[in-house]
Amino acid sequence: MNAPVIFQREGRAIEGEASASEALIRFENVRKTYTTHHGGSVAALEDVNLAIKQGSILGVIGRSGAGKSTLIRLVNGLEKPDSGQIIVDSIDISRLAEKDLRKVRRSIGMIFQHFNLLSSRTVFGNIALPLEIGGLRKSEIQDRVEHLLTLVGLTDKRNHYPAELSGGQKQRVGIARALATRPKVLLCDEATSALDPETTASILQLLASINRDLGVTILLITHEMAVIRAIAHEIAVLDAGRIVEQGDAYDLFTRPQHPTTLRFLQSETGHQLPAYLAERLRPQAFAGALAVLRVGFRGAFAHDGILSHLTRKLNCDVNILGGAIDAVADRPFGTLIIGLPAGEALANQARHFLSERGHDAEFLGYVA
Ligand SMILES: Nc1ncnc2c1ncn2[C@@H]1O[C@H](COP(=O)(O)OP(=O)(O)OP(=O)(O)O)[C@@H](O)[C@H]1O
Repeated sequence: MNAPVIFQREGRAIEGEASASEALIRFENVRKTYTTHHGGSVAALEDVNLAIKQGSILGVIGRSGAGKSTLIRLVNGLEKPDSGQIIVDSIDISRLAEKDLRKVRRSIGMIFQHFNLLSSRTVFGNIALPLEIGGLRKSEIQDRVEHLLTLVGLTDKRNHYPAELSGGQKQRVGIARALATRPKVLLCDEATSALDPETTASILQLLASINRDLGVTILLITHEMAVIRAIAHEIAVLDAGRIVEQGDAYDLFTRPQHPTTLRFLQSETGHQLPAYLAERLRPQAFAGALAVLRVGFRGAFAHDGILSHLTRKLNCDVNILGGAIDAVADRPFGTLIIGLPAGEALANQARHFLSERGHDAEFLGYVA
């Protein structure tokens, strides 16, 4: 079998590069298998190496069954690895006895797709629960819960029961409860997957502000690229139990390497050819054909007039056939599909011109 290809990116790569003092969470050569009811075994994670910097937001994306839940459950010791280490805040979680794990879990908060609130307790009661278990004085519990209610914008719902709340409000309660013990890490297990896009955006904004203002390190797993794009500083792509690509979020979005990453990105960034174009694309030139290029722009491209430069340089019209402009972590990037009334030689000249200026350009074929 071929060795797995891990696309480790230049610049702020996360594996190995975050020094031991910077990394709050580290996976070292982690392998996890499950034994099935029939006595077989399923490899959920293989050879996972990952470092999550203190104060950062790492998004792990993968399809169903890729191993995301297993990865997150290893961080708070709900699962034990077969081999390898999971170091959280300098402690090897995988070696701890249950009694010591309970202590460590107080520094690790977690939120869930289906919120996991106690239906018999009010909003206040749900948020107070971990503090009651921790044996805090009543007055301190009161103060902390009040503060958390303000933080998540639910002061007017303190006496409501979960059944009386919307999905977004329930997740706000979940977030407040997870933060009650003042954790260093917040684990988010598909935390917005049950919410509509608008509510998702508001929950992600809340998570971003918790990271920024409280310095809480966030590990978020999801199957949705839009979630990752909204808040992740760094991304790891998980495929069949292995991390196939990881690195800085902007680099990964604008220069994806692995086919799995590309598939996740296709609908996100205008990378995919519009259907009407894809159907008509031909590999060979023909009379009246346009040579089609896909151009990836990074940075403040909107202002630099690159396409008019290209028109002047090649002395031909540049047709915009498709594409999208977007941003990751407030840095703009975009993909444009352009058509040039030219043969492959001129298309290659255009490619050269664009790549000299730091833009990725790929020749795709010809359309009428
Ligand atoms: N308790 C278990 N017993 C046996 N196999 C398991 C168990 N939990 C997970 N698996 C298997 O391990 C693999 C990884 O599962 P995991 O739940 O971590 O993936 P996931 O990416 O979170 O998937 P999803 O998005 O569907 O939740 C899958 O093949 C799954 O069937």
